[in-house]
Amino acid sequence: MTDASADRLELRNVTKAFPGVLANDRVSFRVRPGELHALLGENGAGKSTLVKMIYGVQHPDDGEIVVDGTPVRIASPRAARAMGIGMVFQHFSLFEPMTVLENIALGLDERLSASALEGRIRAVLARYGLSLDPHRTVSTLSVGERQRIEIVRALLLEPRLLIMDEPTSVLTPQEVAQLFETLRALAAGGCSVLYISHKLHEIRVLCDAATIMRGGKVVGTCVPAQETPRSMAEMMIGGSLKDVRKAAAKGFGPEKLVVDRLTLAGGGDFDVALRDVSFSVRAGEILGIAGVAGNGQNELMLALSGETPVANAGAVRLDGAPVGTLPIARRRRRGLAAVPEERNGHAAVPGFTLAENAVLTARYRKGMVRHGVILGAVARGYAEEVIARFGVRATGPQAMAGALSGGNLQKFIMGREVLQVPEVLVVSQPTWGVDAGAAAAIHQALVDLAARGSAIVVVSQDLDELLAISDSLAVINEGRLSPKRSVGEISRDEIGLLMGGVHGEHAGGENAAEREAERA
Ligand SMILES: Nc1ncnc2c1ncn2[C@@H]1O[C@H](COP(=O)(O)OP(=O)(O)OP(=O)(O)O)[C@@H](O)[C@H]1O
Repeated sequence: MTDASADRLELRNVTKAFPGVLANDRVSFRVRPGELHALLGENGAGKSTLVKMIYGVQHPDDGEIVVDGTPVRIASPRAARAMGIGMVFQHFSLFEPMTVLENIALGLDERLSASALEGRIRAVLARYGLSLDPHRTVSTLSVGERQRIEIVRALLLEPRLLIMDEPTSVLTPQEVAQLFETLRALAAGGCSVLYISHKLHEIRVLCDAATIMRGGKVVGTCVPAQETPRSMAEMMIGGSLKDVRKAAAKGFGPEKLVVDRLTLAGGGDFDVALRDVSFSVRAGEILGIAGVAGNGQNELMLALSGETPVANAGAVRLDGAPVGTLPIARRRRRGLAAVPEERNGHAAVPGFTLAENAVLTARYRKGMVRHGVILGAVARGYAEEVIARFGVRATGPQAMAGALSGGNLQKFIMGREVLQVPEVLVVSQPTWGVDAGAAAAIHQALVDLAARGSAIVVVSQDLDELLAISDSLAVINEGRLSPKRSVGEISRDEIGLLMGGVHGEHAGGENAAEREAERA
C-alpha cells in the first residue's frame, strides 16, 4: 500500500563506509511527489554513493530508506525498478552495433515481443515529445540521442522516482533544453526527480529544492531559484569561492604550437572531418576553442595529442618541428601533454593505482625511469604531490583510480599534467564533473602555467570557463575553425553565432582574407 500523502522518498540516517572513508554519514532528507530535487556537493561529498543505494547498486550499513511512506530494503537495481525507481547513469551501457530497440529490449525486466516493445517505445516518445528512431544503430547516434535511449528505457517503467547523475555534462545546449522539458513533463505527471549536477546555473532554472552535502553529511538545503550559482557553490564548499587571478597584460613569447591546414577525412557517415584547420599558440597564451560538441573537437584533440597521428607531419608543429606523424609518447617527450575528454581508459586506467597512473604520462619528465626500470618511489612521490597540490580526495598514491569519485579523478589527471610543466598543454573539458571550488583551482592552475611560459589549448563547451581563462578564442563548427580573436574583442553574441555556424562579414577575419588571396 502506498500512502498518498507521504513523501516519495525519505532517507533516515543513511550511513555507508568504504575502507578509510565515511562516504555517507547519517544522511536524512525528503523528496516530495513531483519534486525536482537537486543533490549538490563537492567532489567526493557522497552523492553518487547515496543514489547508488537508492537504486540498489549498493547497500546502506545503517539507516532507512522510505519509499511512499514504507521503509524498504532495496536489494538490487531490479528490485528498485519494481518499486518504480529508475536511474540514468553518467556513463551509458549500450551495445554500439545493435539498434535502439534491441538495446532497450536487453535491459528490460519483462519479456515483450519486438512489436509490442516498439509500440510502447513510440508511445513514450510521443508522450514526451522526444525524437528517436527505434531502428537506428547506436553507433550512428549522437551522445544526446544515446542518453535519450537510457531515458526512454527508464520511462518505460513509468517511474515514480527518477535519479539522474550528471546528465548534462556531455549534452549540447539544445539537448539540455530538451532534457529539461522532458523532466518538467515527468514532474508534472507526479514523478519525482533526484538530480545530481555541478552545473549550478542549470540547477537554478530546473530544480524546486536542493539538499547540499559535504564530507558525507547533509549540511544544508535551499530553494535554487532564490540563490545564485555562486551562493550555492559557497554553501557546498563552506567558504568563499575564489575568482581566477590573471597577471597584468603580458606579451606572449614565440609560437610553440602551430597547426597548419589540418584536414581529416571523416571516418563514418556521421564523423565530422576537420577542414583546413589552422591556428597557432604562443608561449604564455591560452587559446580557448569553443563549440557545440560533435563539431570536430574530438578529431582535433586526437590529432593534436598524437592518439591518431596525421599523414602530413607539418600539419602539427611543435617549436617549429613537424610532429604530425608522431605518436603520443614521442610528442610527450618533446613537451606536448594532452588531457583527452574521456577519463576512463584514455586519460586514466581505473584498475591501476594513482602512482601507476602517474607513470603512464609523467615517467620521462618526472624521472621515473632509470636504465629502463620504473622507480616506484619516485612515482609514488609524484602522485602524492599531485594529490596534495590539487586537493584530490583519495586515500593515497596506492588508491585505485577507479575508487575515486569522478571529480577527484579529473583533479588528479589535470594535476598530473600541469605539474609536469609541459611546453604545450592541450586539454579537453578541463573541469568535467568537477565542483565549483575545484574548477576555480584548476582554472587558476592553467592561468599560472601559462604565466610560466607554456602554450595552452583548452577545448570546452563551457563558454564561461573559456571567457574566464583564455587570452584568445576560436570557434569550431562542422570541422572548420574560425579565426582566433582576442577575448576582449569578441562578444558572446558573436561567439554564439559562430557556434551555430553563422560566419558573417565579422567572423571572416584573416582566414577570409587568406581565402581571397588563394582564389586570386
Ligand atoms: N567503491 C568504492 N571504494 C572505495 N571508496 C569509494 C568507492 N566509491 C566511493 N568511494 C569514496 O566515497 C567518497 C564519496 O564518493 P562519491 O562518488 O559518492 O562522491 P560524489 O559526491 O558523487 O563525487 P563527484 O561529484 O566527484 O562524483 C569518496 O571519498 C570516494 O573516494
